[in-house]
Amino acid sequence: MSSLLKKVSVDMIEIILENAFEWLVVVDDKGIIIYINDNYCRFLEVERDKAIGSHVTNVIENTRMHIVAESGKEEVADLQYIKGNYMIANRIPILVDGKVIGAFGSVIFRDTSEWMQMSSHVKNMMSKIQSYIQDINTGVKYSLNDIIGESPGMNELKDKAQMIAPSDISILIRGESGTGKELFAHSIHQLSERSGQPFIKVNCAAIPEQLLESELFGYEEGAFTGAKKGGKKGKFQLAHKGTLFLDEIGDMPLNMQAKLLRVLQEGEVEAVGSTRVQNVDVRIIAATNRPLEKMMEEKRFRSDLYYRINVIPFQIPPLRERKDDIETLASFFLEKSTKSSGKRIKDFDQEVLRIFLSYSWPGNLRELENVIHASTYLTNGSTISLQSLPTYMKTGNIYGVGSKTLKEILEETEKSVLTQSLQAQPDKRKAAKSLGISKSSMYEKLNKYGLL
Ligand SMILES: Nc1ncnc2c1ncn2[C@@H]1O[C@H](COP(=O)(O)OP(=O)(O)OP(=O)(O)O)[C@@H](O)[C@H]1O
Repeated sequence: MSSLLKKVSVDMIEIILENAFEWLVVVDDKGIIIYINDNYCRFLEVERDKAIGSHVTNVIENTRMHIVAESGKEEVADLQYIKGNYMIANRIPILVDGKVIGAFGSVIFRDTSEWMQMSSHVKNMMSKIQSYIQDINTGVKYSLNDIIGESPGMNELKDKAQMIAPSDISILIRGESGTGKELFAHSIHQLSERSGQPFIKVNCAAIPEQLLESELFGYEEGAFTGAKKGGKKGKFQLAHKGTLFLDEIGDMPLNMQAKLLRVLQEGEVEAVGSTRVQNVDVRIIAATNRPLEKMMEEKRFRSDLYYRINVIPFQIPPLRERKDDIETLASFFLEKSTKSSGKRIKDFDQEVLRIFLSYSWPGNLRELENVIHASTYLTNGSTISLQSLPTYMKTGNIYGVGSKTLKEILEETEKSVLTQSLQAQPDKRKAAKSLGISKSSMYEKLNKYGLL
């Protein structure tokens, strides 16, 4: 070590020490300062000439440098309170021939907030990098484990996904909006031999018709006004050896359907403005909630494309047809939402679960997730109650035929209306007036339902 330093002049060492990011101090075995850098002196508001030669305890608040110079035991990342700030200090003994001859200390982060900032900055960067690495590598975000639901229909679909994943067969996933079509597409890719290769999604409904071709097949430099320098790869080229997920394929314009079919049949793509063909090896998973059969009759969807992509049909049932899953899904979304909102809500009131079971869920799981998420923000208690549900869910037909007598339904409705009215207007006289009933009738009903 010393032989190495011989090549470095004293002037250079001084420049390094004076410009180091850390604040530095060196003491001898008695705790007398023999070196301290100028930045540290400025912070401590001491003159360097006076500091050098003084005992370290007279210059630096709460220091333990003299203790380390005596004990020979290093102290790393210790919190030290100096001039109104907690700082992070390292104290290292200096040993020569096994004997402690002093110690040197450094303050790395001048206050804990600087350290916290740097630490959270690093953590933040790491999590971003991780998600980019995942996206760049495969683009896959979900696996079968993320698909919640143990109803017979869902278990059957999960088994089917496992069976068909290893092959290269095209799959057409059908189901209403929000049923989890994309989740299954990711999972099938993740279970396939192509899982290490890209998973590329194209939303056929979201891309304007005139851009869809270049989006799918790419373009050459100068192919059209506004084309990027160097051209651009298409989704097919990006998905080479992997999976291309054609979401909302029922919304693809007819002329594009013809071009897509040609690529699928020939395994070759031609970028816009190019005369060169490129081979592509891509597995297709398509999804739609459109009635393709009816669209074929109306000549809005090509039947040859339909038969090419619909090799294995995969139909996800709407939420109202898998009621067995609703409670599990609701708990899952509640946990997810409480985690992100920081609220401590543990459960749902029974009447809320009853509404969940009888509601028709036109928006399926996406709607269930959104309703629960909004409810967690509207709830102050420890359970999600009726009040936090959107009105449209409470006013619909929530009673299955035959489950209750008309009298029971009317009474439940009356009780719920009275409870809500009193919450909005605690003055019973005014509440009675707004409901169009007399004060005595109001009291009679409140008494009947135990609301007094
Ligand atoms: N079985 C499930 N378990 C957990 N979350 C689910 C499940 N199914 C769907 N979701 C969630 O519901 C939302 C909608 O799912 P997804 O986007 O896969 O539906 P989709 O059928 O592709 O909808 P769209 O047709 O509108 O594109 C997502 O937030 C997804 O995470």
